[in-house]
Order: sequence, then C-alpha cells, then structure tokens
Amino acid sequence: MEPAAGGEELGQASQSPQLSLHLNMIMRRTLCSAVSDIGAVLPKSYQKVPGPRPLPLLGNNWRFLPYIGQYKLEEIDKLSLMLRSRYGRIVRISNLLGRPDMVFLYDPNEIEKVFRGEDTLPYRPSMPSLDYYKHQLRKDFFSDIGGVIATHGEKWHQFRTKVQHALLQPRIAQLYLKPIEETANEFVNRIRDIRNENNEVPDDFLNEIHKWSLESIAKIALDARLGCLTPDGSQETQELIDAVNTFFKNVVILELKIPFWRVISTRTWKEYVEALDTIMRIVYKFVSKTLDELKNKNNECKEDSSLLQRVLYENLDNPKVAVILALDLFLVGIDTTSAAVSSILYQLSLHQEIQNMLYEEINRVLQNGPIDMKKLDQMVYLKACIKETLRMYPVVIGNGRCLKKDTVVCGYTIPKGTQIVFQHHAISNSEEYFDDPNVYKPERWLKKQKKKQYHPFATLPFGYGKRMCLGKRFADLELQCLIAKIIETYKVEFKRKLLDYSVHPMYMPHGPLNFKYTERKKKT
Ligand code: HEM
Repeated sequence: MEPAAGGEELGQASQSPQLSLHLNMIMRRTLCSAVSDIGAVLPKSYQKVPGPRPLPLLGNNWRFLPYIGQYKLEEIDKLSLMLRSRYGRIVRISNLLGRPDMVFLYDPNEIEKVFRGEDTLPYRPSMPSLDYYKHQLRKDFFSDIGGVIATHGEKWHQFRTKVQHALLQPRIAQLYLKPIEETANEFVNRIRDIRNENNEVPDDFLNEIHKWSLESIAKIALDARLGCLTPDGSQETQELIDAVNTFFKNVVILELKIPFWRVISTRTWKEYVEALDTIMRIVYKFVSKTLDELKNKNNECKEDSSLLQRVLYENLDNPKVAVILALDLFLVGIDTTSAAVSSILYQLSLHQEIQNMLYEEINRVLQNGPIDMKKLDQMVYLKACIKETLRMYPVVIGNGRCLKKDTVVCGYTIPKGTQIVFQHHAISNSEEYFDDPNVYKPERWLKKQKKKQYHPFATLPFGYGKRMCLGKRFADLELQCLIAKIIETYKVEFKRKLLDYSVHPMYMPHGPLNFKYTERKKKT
C-alpha cells in the first residue's frame, strides 16, 4: 500500500494501523509544542509576580512600620538589593493599604520597554504632600495652572509645553555660565571663612551647600542675586533660606513617615505649609518686579533675554506661569544638586588618586583663568567623575512611573495604576551591567578607554523621555563649575568615620560633612 500523501487522507481507514499510530503521535507532539509555545508567549498573571506575602488585614504596610517591620524607606538601597536577591528581576509589593501596589524592576531592557511605551502624558508618582498643597489647600491659585511637579495629565502637558523650550535649550543655559561661576567662587571663599583651625568645615556644611544651590537657582528662576553666601543678603533672603530649609526638613517626614498629616494638621504639616507660602510670596514679588520692568521698557524678547524674561514674554496673558515655574524649580532644583555635590565631594575625598588626576586636568585647562564653554568641554575627566558618582549613588533613587494601561513587564501582565519603581541603584551597581561595579572608576566613561558599551538604560540619573529632568542643563553647569572651582582651590579630604549612604529623601552620604579643605593656591 502507498503511504498516504494528502492531508485529507490522513484519517482514512485505509491507512495501516502502524502508520495511523505514527501520524497520531506526530500530530500530538506538534499540538503539544504549539500549546507550550503559546504558553511561553502568553503573559503570566499579575498574581504570579514574586514578592513578599501580605498579611490578612495588615497587607504589606506593617513591613514599613517602626520596630516591627524590617523595611526602612531611608535604607531602600539595601532593601532593594535584598528583594532582588530573594525574588529576582521583578518584585511585587502588594496590598499597601491606602496606596497602589509597587513593582520593583531590575531589568534595563524592561525599563527601556516601559519608557518607550509611554504615551504623551507619562505619570510619575508624585509627592502626595505637595499634591495636596497645590490641588486642595491652595487650589484657588493652582486650579488652572499646576506646574510640572505633582501635576499630571493635560494640565502637566500644557505647562511643560509652555516652558520646556526655554529650559532645555543649551544656548539659554549657557547664558548662566558667568553667574553660576560667580556663585561657585563665592562658595569657594565661603569655605575659607568657615573652616576651623584644622581646615575642617562645620557639621552643618550641607546647609552651606543648600545656600549655594539656592543662590544658583534664584539666578536661573528669578534673575536675582540673593546674597546667600555673602554678608549682603537681605532680611528677605534669610526668610527664603529658612523657608527652603524648613520645606526640605519637613518634606522628608511627610513623605517617608506615616502620613498623619492626612488626618490631622500636625506641627510638621503647618510648618511645611507656612514654608511653601513664604516661598510663593517671595517668588511672586520677584516675578512681579521683572514683569513691571518688562512692561515699562516695552521690550521684546532678545537673544540674551533671561529664562524668566522669556517665560514672561511668552505668557504675558498669564504671568502666573513664571511664578509657578520658579516655585517648582526651587522645590526640585536645590536638594538634588546639593545631594549630588555632597556625594561627588565625598567620593573625591575618598579617592585621592582620582582627585589628583582631576586637579591636573582642571589646572591644565583653566590655568587660573575663568571658565568658558570651550574649557568646560575639555574637562572630560570632571564630567566622568560626576557621571561615575551618579552611577554608583543616583541621588533620585526611586524614580518611576504609574502605569496608565495594563502592560506586560518581564512576562507578567501588570495592571493599570501600579507604580513601577525603576531600581537604578541596584542595576547600576550590578555586575551584570557594569564591570567592577563597586569600584569608583571615572575612566569607564572616557571615550579612549571605553572598551564596552553599557546598556543605555542601566544608569539614568536624570530620568528619561517626556518627563525627564527639566533642569539637567543647569544642573550640569552648576555641578561642573562648582567642583572645578573647589578642586582647583583645595585638596579635599574626609578624616572622620566613614559615612553610610541613605535616603533623605535624596540618596546621599548621611551625617556631618566635615570635609577638610587644604588650600592649593593663593586666594582667588
Ligand atoms: C544632580 C541634579 C539633578 C538630578 C539628579 C535630577 C534628577 C531628576 C529626575 C530623576 C527627575 C525625574 C525624571 C523622570 O521622571 O523621568 C527630575 C525631574 C525634574 N527636574 Fe531634575 N534633577 C536634578 C537637578 C535639577 C535642577 C537643578 C532643576 C531646575 C533647575 C531640576 C528640575 C526638574 C524638574 C522641573 C523636573 C520635573 C519634570 C517633569 O515632571 O516634567 N532638576 N529630575
């Protein structure tokens, strides 16, 4: 008998029993492998994402409670590493009463997918206390315009569209090089004034860094020199410094501890609101002054118009945009750069050989002269030191997105509304993505020595996409100028007990920053 050839004949009785059995087996195998292929492709359910098990009634919240829980938000770096080693590259922290589930993600390929899949209105989980201040407590002022911080959807998009052109243009940021350099020089002189007989700066040196940062942001957002680092600061300047400090001190408590403020008006909450009101009042005054000047002069926008002037020109019908932008820049542009400066100086003080190489570069390029853009471009080792610090110690440790639609991540369907927290610190300190991840090695970022291309999503200190940091260009300028000026002038050491890094709410060395500054050259 001829073996059956056509599909139609396969099931016919005319086939021999052996052939029929054989074909049956082939069909079964094909069917089974097709089913298992589909199984491999089909995403697994959200419930299957590994993670710590919630307790009945208490959910997973109890893990964050003082004394009984082991999870501390201040030590989220260690918690994150522990969770990855226990559960793998995706971890679900579910049943967090009163807030959405969090999914920790440790895979740069999947992070890339989430970012690239974003629509035009990405949602970054916001600071609830600021959200409440803007959208409930002071809704009369913020109702039509919310700014970019703690604002979402169309309202965020409209605002960002109004301001991002001016903020992200390199040409505009470069207009600030001179004032930023002047502020860096003032800081260098201030260090000289506050050192003790051992050349160490006092315990509250972070406060001095905050003043430098506030002075820089005031120039960028308000076109104003406040005099934070010199004796000519006014009463109002002191009020602003105090308000900014109170904001940062209290926001840590409101955001990281149990949110009692949601139920009762605690002292911390009252101080926080008062501080925000003070910042708003002073910012409003500065913006109004510039607006009056513009109206009186009937000026037009010129090549060298400042950021504030541009934003006002473009929004003459609603100058509130400039006030709210300035507020937002104050709220996110001070502690980020301050934490980065603390961390970079700390790393350089622990790595004297690297600091020496950096000093050689700075000395060779600057030759005791002022900084210009060309010189900044030439200081590649300086940029590498900054980048390497932010790789090992990203100041924003918990950036993330709230999913706006069901999304497949690592093979699981993650439902809309879940907060995905990108574990940048764990990833950029992992051997999987960086050679010698625990070694501070700025050389890895130099083109000449770069042997390997790192995954572009394995370190993202300024975020990514449509919601990425609006102040990156200014932050780069501020950090490069300040570190260059400090290292040009002083040898920086840290002689005290080593500091641990923790979240406050920026990720930075925790404890008094008593750096020792030994003069390298004569007074500037
Ligand atoms: C080392 C310093 C800084 C770091 C590491 C940093 C980091 C970040 C990160 C991670 C985000 C979130 C991005 C995202 O969700 O994709 C962000 C947002 C933002 N940053 Fe920065 N930042 C720094 C300095 C600054 C400065 C100096 C300013 C202001 C001049 C600024 C203004 C902003 C604003 C306005 C946003 C919100 C953008 C939006 O939601 O549309 N940042 N920053």
